[in-house]
Amino acid sequence: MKSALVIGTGLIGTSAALALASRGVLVHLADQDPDQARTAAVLGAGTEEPPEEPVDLVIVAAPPAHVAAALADAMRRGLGRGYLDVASVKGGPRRELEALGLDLTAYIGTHPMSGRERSGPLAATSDLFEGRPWVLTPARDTDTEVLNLALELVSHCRGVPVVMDADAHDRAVALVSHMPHLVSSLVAARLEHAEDTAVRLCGQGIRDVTRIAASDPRMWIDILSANPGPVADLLSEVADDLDETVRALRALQSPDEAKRRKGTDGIHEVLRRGNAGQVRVPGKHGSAPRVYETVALLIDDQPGQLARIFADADMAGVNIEDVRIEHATGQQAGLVQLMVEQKAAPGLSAALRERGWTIRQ
Ligand SMILES: NC(=O)c1ccc[n+]([C@@H]2O[C@H](COP(=O)([O-])OP(=O)(O)OC[C@H]3O[C@@H](n4cnc5c(N)ncnc54)[C@H](O)[C@@H]3O)[C@@H](O)[C@H]2O)c1
Ligand SMILES: O=C(O)C(=O)C[C@]1(C(=O)O)C=C[C@@H](O)C=C1
Repeated sequence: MKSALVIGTGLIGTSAALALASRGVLVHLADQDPDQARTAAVLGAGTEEPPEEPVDLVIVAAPPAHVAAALADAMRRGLGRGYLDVASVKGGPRRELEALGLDLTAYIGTHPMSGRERSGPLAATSDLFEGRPWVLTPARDTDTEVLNLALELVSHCRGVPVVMDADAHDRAVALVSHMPHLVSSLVAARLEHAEDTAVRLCGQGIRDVTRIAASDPRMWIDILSANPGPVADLLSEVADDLDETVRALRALQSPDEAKRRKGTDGIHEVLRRGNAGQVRVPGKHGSAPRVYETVALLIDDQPGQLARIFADADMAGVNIEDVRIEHATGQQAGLVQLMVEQKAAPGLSAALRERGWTIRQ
């Protein structure tokens, strides 16, 4: 990638621009608020000058409600070879673009699973995405070239690409991002009218639980409005757990010893389940990279090949953790390397071979 245009130079757009600029990519910066683009340029993220010719990749990093319109405008003006967005929800923006009747072969929806509770270019850092998952949601008709440009962006930002279906992504982030955000806000909300004498005692525990409650409500209204069903379902499960926890605590106040024992068991179960969930949270920034097995297959460079591979892997029940594509020079062929969990590799090779793919040993 030689050139890029970042539309929306806030926290995420400027962080990506800083990473690209530091790797020699010519980055053009645009924002509906020119002050934001100017600030990003001053920080060394690129130039405010508009591109004179189509850039390799247009990156839309505006709030979710503005993504489809910004992409549609950029596509109609032919500003790039490839287009992507980084919005925290993926199903809605794609459906909005489809409804506009645009050719989406040059578009891929993406989402870096990294951010901060602060907005704007001044909160940006070039290493924001290092070691963090960056979800790519190619569709059946996504051009291989565009997927490659997205992978190049993730690689320049030192993120870890994860390929997913857009709606599966939205259900997953409801669990690991959107519902936790609301729970954090609800915990922090208890402090709004609390006594100063209590608030003064805040230690690290509540700081950890409430950090993200400082985020911009306008952005989160956009995010939650685009994913309300899955978030409501999860929050309703949390509400049921809260009811049970309250019942267990009330039982602990009982003079009856048997009831108190039941209360202790109830609380123990809540804490045990918490431990069990917490150990499943993957190592964050800087954790050791996981070792994956590679399944390599040859493809001819036809539209839709990658989407079919992802669909076949999905049918085989295998999660693709990373993907790399090598093009054979001068030939309409390429080598796709799928990185998967070690134990899943033999089954995936067999399933893909059965579906007619040529597996390279
Ligand atoms: N904040 C996070 O933690 C995080 C993490 C991953 C992805 N995201 C996604 O990244 C996107 C940007 O989020 P952010 O945190 O950088 O927000 P931000 O508020 O820091 O920046 C958004 C920028 O977009 C600009 N903008 C708004 N509408 C625009 C339009 N129509 N055209 C051009 N520019 C426009 C704003 O002026 C602002 O500068 C959102 O879609 C968000 O869902 C956010
Ligand atoms: O670390 C934070 O501040 C974040 O909340 C980042 C976070 C997340 O929930 O993990 C928030 C929203 C984005 O869509 C992606 C990442």
